[in-house]
Amino acid sequence: MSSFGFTVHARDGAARTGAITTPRGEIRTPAFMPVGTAGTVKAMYPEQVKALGADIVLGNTYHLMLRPGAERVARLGGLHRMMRWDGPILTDSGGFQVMSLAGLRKLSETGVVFQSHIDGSRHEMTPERSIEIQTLLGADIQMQLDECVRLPAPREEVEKAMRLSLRWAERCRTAFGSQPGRALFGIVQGGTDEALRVESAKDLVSLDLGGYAVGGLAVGEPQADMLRMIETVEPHLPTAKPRYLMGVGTPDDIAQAVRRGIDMFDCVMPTRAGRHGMAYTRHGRVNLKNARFAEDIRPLDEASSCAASRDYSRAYLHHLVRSGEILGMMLLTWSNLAYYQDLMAGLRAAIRDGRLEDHLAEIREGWARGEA
Ligand SMILES: CCCSCc1cc(N)cc2c(=O)[nH]c(N)nc12
Repeated sequence: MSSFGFTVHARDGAARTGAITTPRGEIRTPAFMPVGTAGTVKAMYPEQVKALGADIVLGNTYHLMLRPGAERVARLGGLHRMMRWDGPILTDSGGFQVMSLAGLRKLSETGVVFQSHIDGSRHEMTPERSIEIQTLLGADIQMQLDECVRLPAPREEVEKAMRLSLRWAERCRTAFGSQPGRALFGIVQGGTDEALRVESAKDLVSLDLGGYAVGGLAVGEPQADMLRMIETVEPHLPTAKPRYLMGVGTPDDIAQAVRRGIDMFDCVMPTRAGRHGMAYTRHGRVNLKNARFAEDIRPLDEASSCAASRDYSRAYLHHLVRSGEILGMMLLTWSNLAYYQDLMAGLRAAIRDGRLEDHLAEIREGWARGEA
């Protein structure tokens, strides 16, 4: 069983490119991690996700504990075997989804009691149960249970949640124990308060975890606030451990966060937008619902290595989206994930070659110029 590790291969300013090594393969960083909430990257075959260049996918403790159940997934051989994904999997701890999806929630020092949004059944999520579930699923990277506060919020509420998350991080570390080849990541909280962010980062780093996520962002705050919090936290995170910005983001969010030293990203945007007719391309966003595409024979991107982006006309995609055809969701999800992986590959190469600033100017010019 090889170990879990992280190596930085090159730097360009605060940006880094490198690789996370796991027994199930390496993760090239900066990395975008497609979200596979309920054990599937929606509308995609796992082989397609792998072929696009994704090294790792995400699963959700909250969804999988409710259906099909963590113990059942373990009896079925674990999440990797069930969904036929042989690369690394990161699972979120469930607290964020409980607070955003579940009914009748009661939060205490122990954990959170909640009602399933599926059938109303009662459940309790504690730091210990979250780690137990993530271990039953077989996750290679496990996230601490945390409390993420929606912004804007009163400082005392943010402070209380940040301190609770720190205590839960310690309990998660104890529950995680020793799992060779796997890592437990802490989650920095603190809203948009710089002092709280620094305290959270410093106390988490003292726990010597496998990596550090910046949470509590992409929850309604302006991009400038998000970037300011990254700049506040980054100097207090060890350079030799991966940094993961949770729930982020648009291509521009990702590019700006890579520039500030973030290594890992996840976001439902490319998959969710694809299901709703929106394409992300190097020319910016293209809304295929728009009637102006009804007879546009051009593909989304003739230079793309992805067949969905290169071989299908906008007119056909417009027709599929307007008709609510499943193939429309499939092709646009495929195309969007291909674009996101191409974006990450371009960022990695630019950092390696020491030309990140020029590359960022080029891609932002492409987005601004819009379609050819
Ligand atoms: C599969 C989804 C992973 S990211 C979900 C997420 C997204 C955002 N934006 C913030 C947080 C956070 O603060 N904590 C946790 N556990 N998760 C968060």
